[in-house]
Amino acid sequence: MWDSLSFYYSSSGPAGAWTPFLAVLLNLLGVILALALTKGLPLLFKPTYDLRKLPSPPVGDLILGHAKSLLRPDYHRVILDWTRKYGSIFRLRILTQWTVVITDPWVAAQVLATVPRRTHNYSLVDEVLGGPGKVSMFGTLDEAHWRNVRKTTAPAFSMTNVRRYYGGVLSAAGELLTSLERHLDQNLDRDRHQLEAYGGGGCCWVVDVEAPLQRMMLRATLEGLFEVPDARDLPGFDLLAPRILSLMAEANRQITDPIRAAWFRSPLAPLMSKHVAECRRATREVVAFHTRTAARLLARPDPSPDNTLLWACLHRLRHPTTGRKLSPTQLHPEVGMYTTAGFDTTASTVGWCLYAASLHPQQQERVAAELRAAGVFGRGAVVPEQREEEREAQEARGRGRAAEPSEAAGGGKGRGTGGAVRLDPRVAPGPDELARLPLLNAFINETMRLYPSTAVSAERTSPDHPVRLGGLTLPPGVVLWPLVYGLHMSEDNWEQPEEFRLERWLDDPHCALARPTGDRVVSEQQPGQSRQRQGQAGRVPGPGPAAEEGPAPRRFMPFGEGPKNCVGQNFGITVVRATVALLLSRYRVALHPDMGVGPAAAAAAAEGEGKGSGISSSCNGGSGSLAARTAALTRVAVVTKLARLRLVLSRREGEGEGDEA
Ligand code: HEM
Repeated sequence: MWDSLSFYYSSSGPAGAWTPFLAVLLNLLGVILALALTKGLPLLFKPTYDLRKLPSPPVGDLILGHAKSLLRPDYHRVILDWTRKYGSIFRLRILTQWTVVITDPWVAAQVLATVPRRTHNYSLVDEVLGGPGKVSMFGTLDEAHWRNVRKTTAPAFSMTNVRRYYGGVLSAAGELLTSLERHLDQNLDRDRHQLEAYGGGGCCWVVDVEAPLQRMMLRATLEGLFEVPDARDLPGFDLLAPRILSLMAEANRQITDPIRAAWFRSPLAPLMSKHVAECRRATREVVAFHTRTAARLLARPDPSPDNTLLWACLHRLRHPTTGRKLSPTQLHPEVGMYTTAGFDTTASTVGWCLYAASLHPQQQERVAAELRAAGVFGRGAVVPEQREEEREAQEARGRGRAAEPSEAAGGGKGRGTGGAVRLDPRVAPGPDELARLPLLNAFINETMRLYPSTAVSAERTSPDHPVRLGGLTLPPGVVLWPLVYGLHMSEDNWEQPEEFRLERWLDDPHCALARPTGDRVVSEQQPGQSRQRQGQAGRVPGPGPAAEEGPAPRRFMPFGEGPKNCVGQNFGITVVRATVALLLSRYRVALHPDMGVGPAAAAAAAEGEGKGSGISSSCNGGSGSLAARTAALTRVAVVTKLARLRLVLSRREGEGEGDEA
């Protein structure tokens, strides 16, 4: 046998000198054929269960599948358009991965209550931010890891604890106010020509508000949640938010581009790409910051058992298998995840609130009137930072360092220079008072419905066995995507969803809950079939009594739903309420013409509000529509935000001014 083998691999074989090459080639072909048979055939004959029964938009590209249509910054609008055409459950193919998009609140609630496994996208984000293998409870695919951290840290977000964290929020808000007021000093008289268009009185000024907001929220998270005395003193604090945001942007690109993700991880990438090298440096800096924070928390004395503040919960976190206390290096992914989750979502939500306030000046005035009437952030709430500044200077002299103000990303430290203000916690409204303001909360809810900062979050992967869903049996390994944006904007769930209407929340306190309508509708429309004909579409049985007896399904879920919903929502919504109330009580906000959604669009929107006519509801909404212009400004990502937010602020004369007495 050996002889015949060597014959076919030697130049004395049937093809002469080519024999060995041909033999190798034939072997290779054999391997490829074997692989095709073992891997490909099962794929072809894999049971698809009821997947094929779901409608699907036309595939944009043979290889990319529907991903091709989603390669745009506002892809949530494309999916919304499909929802309108193909119903509340339909399927997409992203490369080779089947994804089921769900905008039916009952089925979405069923998925989030019963399917725990997140997709790899979550761990990808964690690893870009924290380094290879460094995943937090957010990104882990290990349920024991998730359960351990969630169970230990969830008590940290009780309302009792949020009241404790609130002092840190007010300190950070004082710096935001200082930085905005400084813009007034610098920009006074600039852009005065805009006054008439914006209907403001007195002086107004232009401000790029995202960076100061992000900085404020980062401080609120570190000083509030982790009880760090003054985050501005931490080495690397000034660059932390920009570094995290640039890494998040990279992670977002990798989510849509697997080749980029693979390349990013290769050892050659930082040598050949300046961008990758910068990302690696940013990751090192961010990790070093979080590790120092973790070390600071762990260095504190053992907390008493009744202490459930976040630092204490993290302090008592143990390794899920060894049961040992964690080192700072082991704890940094969780600290980093809480830091990032805490500031980016809240900053973008406040940004969207200011955007909505600019588009809907009448509603903005209603909220401002409510705040004025309730005396929220009124007289005495804002005080000069003078005495504190002096005290800090003394302390700094004591520590032998100069208390010099440093201009930081997003507006400067605001200490040691004139005009710095702070909020007096004795006079500022507390979390409970803010929660009781109907118009403020209706305004925030309506903004989070129309512009959720987690528009595309909450993806899950179906388990290793087939899953029953909405009366259908789906194969294992399918991505189940309860799309928050679709739930919030579907005409099946909301009347005139594109309209900004506070009354939804004022008239009906339960309006976020889905109204049960019997069987769930799964459209079996063919492409191009209109929504109006959906009534004749195939009805499939609903999720069944078990699911309907479960947690109340919501058509409003900015904080997700089920066991993996937002653990920090009490803190998040409190921070958002406090910041929106502070800003709208003191300033009248409008969009700068650079935003491309100027007074004309705002006026059209206001007119729409008046007439109840609404804004165009098609995917792009027509070239001039507000929806289209908003979509053009939107960057859909792990945290969905505006590409930029440039505002014109004018003081509410006599409404907040003069408090700094
Ligand atoms: C307005 C602000 C916020 C919004 C809109 C928001 C939204 C969300 C959503 C939708 C999820 C669920 C994702 C999923 O289903 O996979 C989530 C998860 C999470 N959020 Fe938030 N969030 C906000 C603020 C915060 C804050 C302030 C913190 C804490 C500091 C936080 C910490 C977390 C964590 C740790 C998770 C993962 C929970 C788990 O895996 O069990 N979030 N958030």
